[in-house]
Amino acid sequence: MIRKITEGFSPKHYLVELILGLIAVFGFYLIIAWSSYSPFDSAWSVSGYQPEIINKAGKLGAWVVDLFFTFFGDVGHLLPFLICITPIYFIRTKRVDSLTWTRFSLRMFGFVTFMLGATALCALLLNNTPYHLAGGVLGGSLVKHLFPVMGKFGILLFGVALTVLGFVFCSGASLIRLLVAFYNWITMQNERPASPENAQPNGEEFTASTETERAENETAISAPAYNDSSSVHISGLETAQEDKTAPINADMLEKFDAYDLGADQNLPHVSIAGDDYSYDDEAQDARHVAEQSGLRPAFIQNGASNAAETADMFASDDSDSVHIPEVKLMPSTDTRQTANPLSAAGVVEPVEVMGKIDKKPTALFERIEEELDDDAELAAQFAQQEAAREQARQIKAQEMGISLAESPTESDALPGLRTISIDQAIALFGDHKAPEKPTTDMPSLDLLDQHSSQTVNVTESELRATSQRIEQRLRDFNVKATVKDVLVGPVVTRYELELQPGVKASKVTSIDTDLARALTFKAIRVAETIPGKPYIGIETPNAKRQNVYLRDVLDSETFRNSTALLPMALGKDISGKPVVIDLARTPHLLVAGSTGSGKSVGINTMILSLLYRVKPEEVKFIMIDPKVVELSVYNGIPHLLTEVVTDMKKAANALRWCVDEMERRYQLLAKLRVRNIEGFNERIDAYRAEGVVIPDPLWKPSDSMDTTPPILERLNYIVLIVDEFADLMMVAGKQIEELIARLTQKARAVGIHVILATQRPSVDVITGLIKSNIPSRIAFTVVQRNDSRTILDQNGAEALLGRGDMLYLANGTTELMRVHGAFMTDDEVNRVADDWRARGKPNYISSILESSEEDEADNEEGYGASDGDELDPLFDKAVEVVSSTGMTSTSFIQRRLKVGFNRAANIMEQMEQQGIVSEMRNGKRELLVRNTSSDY
Ligand SMILES: Nc1ncnc2c1ncn2[C@@H]1O[C@H](COP(=O)(O)OP(=O)(O)OP(=O)(O)O)[C@@H](O)[C@H]1O
Repeated sequence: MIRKITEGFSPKHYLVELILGLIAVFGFYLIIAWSSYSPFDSAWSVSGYQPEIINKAGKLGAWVVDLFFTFFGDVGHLLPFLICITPIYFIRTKRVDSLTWTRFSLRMFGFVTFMLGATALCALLLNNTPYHLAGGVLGGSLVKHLFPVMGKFGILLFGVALTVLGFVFCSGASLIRLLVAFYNWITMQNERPASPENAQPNGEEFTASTETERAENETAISAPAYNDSSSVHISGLETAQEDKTAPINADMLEKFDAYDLGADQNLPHVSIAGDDYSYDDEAQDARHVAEQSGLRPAFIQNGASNAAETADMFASDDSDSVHIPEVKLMPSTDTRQTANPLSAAGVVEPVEVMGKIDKKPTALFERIEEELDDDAELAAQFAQQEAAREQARQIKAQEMGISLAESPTESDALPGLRTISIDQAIALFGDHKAPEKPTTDMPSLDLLDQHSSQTVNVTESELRATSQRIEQRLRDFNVKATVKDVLVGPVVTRYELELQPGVKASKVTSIDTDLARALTFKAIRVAETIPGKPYIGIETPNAKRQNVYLRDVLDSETFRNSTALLPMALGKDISGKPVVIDLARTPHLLVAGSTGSGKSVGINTMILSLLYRVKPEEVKFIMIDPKVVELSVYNGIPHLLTEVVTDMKKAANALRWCVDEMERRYQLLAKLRVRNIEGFNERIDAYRAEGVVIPDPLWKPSDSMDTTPPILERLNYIVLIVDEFADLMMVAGKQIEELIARLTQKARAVGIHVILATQRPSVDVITGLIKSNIPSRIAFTVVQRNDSRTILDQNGAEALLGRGDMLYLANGTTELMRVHGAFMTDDEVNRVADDWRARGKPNYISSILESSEEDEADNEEGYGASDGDELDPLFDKAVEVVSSTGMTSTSFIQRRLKVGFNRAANIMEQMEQQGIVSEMRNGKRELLVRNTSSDY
């Protein structure tokens, strides 16, 4: 975990930087003194005869430099430079943050060792005169004392060893790494063509090309120059704190205060307990269950402080016993949880489960015996609590108008227990009673859980090491590339590499699995292009992924300031920026991914973001959910045109209704001579502004009991969501495909948008026809490359990490955007749906789910389903109609022959089999013969 932001603003940080700055200035002063040094000046070891000081730095400068030369001889020349440069290096590389007393002492020790070795070597190897000791007093004394013992050769070896060791300790550089870097530099240098471009230092080359982008959102950290990677720019390390959208809550402030800079300098690896469930799903589940029941283990509330308790738990003390931390189960402080009937009634007393297990068995038994003695007391307490609970239930039941006594049928199977109806059970123990009518215009973000921000658990040196490993492994595969930028995101880190001229990006893509194995990553994804940069990207999973929460995304500037008509938040991109798309422009979306990859959570994210921005008068939903449990939570919200459809036969009717509605809307547009829904609504508004209204021009007296036509109103948008449309395809294959094709081809202009999701990314479900009409697609993780190609027409989804990790292909582009989907719990979805339910009731249109009269007639006649080889009795007539008019659409036949859609579609299929019309291409069929009716 990196705490750079908080450290960066601490007083200690400023103080250390100030001191280092002063030292650097002093070093600069000494450089001036060194450059104008004259042996004729009076100083520490000499007294000059001339009164005037020659040295530009005055008497002090002359004195200090002389001191250096006297004590350290020729090595003294280095000191002014070291004193000036070292602090600058520490400030620039932000190493101040990791400077502790231990590190400082270690480095000073290294420095002293280095000086000892270097002065000894100088004294031994360079010329000494009576007026000038090449190793100064220090080196001279060392050689003088050691010479009788070790001889010249011994001192030489000893001096070299001290110098090298001292350098390593002092600089913190790894000797082996330096050698490897040197080797790499030599080999790369040789293979690099001597172009003027390459002659430039890497850092400059990169800075020039991407300066503007980086200025916008990256915090570049200049690196120590140890190899080519020195020009690597790392950004995103401070994402968590930088994220202005991340809410700050009391918990965070507490942690911020409690954070001890001194103790935590070494980039602590402690994460906030319960924040990250990626590696602790069980704990998450346990917490969830506890929260559900209104009880919350104390350790969840205590967060990080519990780490210490946990450590204590496993450490045995003097008394040779293991302390189990006291765990209290207490009612949640979360006000929402008090909706629980028991806690609402105040019945749940804090139950303490405490224990101290002695390692010695006898002690344990003694404790058990003692506790058994207390049994009677416990039983009494339990009975008391039961009575209190029962009372609470009665109160609750009374409040909700349920009579528990009305249905006290004692269960035969479980004597002593009563059977109550499912509604009563839900009402009695349901988490949420119907909320009161909200006063705000739109749902509040407080309905969504707030989460403290998480931090990136990776250090700069780890990133540099991985960069080097990537370069090295690529070189093993004969790919010469240099890491230029590193972008640390919430879930993955992207290493952006510059390929040597002539190396194809596809070469890296083709070895991605081998590379992942060689680098020991679960999977890596190669982005062959990075918009705006001449690099390729290698995306590796972070050791610890952060969760992207829906509330954070909806609370972001991007979402709040979005001018989209139908804004849908997806999650955050690779650098942690919120991603919001406009369904009105998308205009239809295909979502696919293997089971458990996060599709349903993704669909819920889209629906919730719409529910946070659009009113029922503006947007209506039709939801089709073969899985029954995924979308039924939205039943009863005022945005629904019909209850969530779970029966696939009715779902086909709903699709047909959408097509009819589309046609009706087109006719309306034509009557008003406008081209799209925006134009239509503007026109209606303009009429209203003029104080006039117009009657519905499509109304027929037979349409309703009214004698006058209804007033033409603004059209609302309709979003059709199908979660698992493979099931729909199974019921009525071709016809569904055709209906979807028609909708996706034309419905955009009349404000009908389709979101199709499936967990079967195979070509028989995501057919060419469907794909060609839905250019915007989202792929969650899939099992194999083929599936990825089926969804996106390119590889990549097979290398995703699951749990909401997705690739988004926007309409009209070929570039994939990696997005980490936002997450929300079922409870959150329930709360938002409840909120809307409390605001108003839906006006269900019953005809949406009904089959048309013709269809029913067809079904009765037996034409609903495919009739095998037998031609439809109306087949000849249909051929005549088609060949004489040249019109080959199913709805045309439906209208002309006055048959239901199913039957018309069957006839069309029969005509295709007979070679009269072509198969459907891009939603159209071609007429293959003309005026052939007589043949049939
Ligand atoms: N954005 C996310 N962040 C974190 N975890 C997620 C995210 N999305 C999904 N998950 C995790 O993955 C699990 C499966 O998600 P989900 O039910 O949406 O998958 P699915 O693709 O719809 O599966 P299925 O097709 O079987 O219904 C969730 O229970 C959740 O734990």
